[in-house]
Amino acid sequence: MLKVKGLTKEFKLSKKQMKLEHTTDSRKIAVDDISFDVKPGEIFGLLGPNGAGKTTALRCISTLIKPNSGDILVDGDVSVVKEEDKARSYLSFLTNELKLEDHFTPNYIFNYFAKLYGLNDKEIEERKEILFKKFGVDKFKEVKISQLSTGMKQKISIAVSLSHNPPIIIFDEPTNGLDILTARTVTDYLEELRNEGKTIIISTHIMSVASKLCDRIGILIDGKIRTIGSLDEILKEQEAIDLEDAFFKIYKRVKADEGGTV
Ligand SMILES: Nc1ncnc2c1ncn2[C@@H]1O[C@H](COP(=O)(O)OP(=O)(O)OP(=O)(O)O)[C@@H](O)[C@H]1O
Repeated sequence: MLKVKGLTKEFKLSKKQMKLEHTTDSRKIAVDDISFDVKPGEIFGLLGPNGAGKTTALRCISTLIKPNSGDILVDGDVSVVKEEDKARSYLSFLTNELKLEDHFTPNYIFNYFAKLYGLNDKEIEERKEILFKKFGVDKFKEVKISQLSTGMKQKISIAVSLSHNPPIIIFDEPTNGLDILTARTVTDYLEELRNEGKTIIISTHIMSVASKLCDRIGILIDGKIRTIGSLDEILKEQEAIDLEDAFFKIYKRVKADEGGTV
């Protein structure tokens, strides 16, 4: 179980960033008091447009950055903010942007990271066999990263991030930049992990990914969660025909409340 409580993250903008964002305010509230729970055996999706605060929220949850206020609890009462080392053993943060060193092999990289996660040699070999088989890395395990395709590198990143078999999986934009076959391998695997009882949070801006993959969805716009529910609940609440329709209804309302136009 993962509990996000009143999470807020603010950035201080440089003069250059203020100019780029066309603002005179040096404070940017990227995530604004968000709360939600994710249960074991559930995929929760944070759905939002570019700049909504999805990556910032996921980075706070995975201990990579500290929130200004709020907390995240894992396994009942382990605080991500106060006990980050302990919390880390429950979490895996996946991103397709993990940079793998060109001159190493998948085998070497997997062993290296799995050791850092505290696995012994036997555990490393067992996990590697399962994950390399799952992602089709087997045939390439002694080939240098520089010679592998983008899709294969992404699959290796995922295998490496899951080496310690954590109960909570956090995945920033799981299908971004992936070809259709690799994307399918990844979403199928997330479903398999859900069925094994893992607690999974993903971020996405792709409506079809949220609709098909997520058991519950939180719609994030300008740092705030505007609604949370299953697809059916959101469609009913918004009287919408599909998630895109529901999203635009919510988005227009948010912008109208701010006095702007869409
Ligand atoms: N380190 C930072 N310094 C200043 N502002 C930041 C920083 N990181 C993010 N932001 C700003 O916070 C807001 C939320 O960014 P974030 O990357 O979390 O959004 P996102 O929903 O993940 O969007 P995308 O899909 O484009 O990655 C944006 O306005 C972004 O410019």
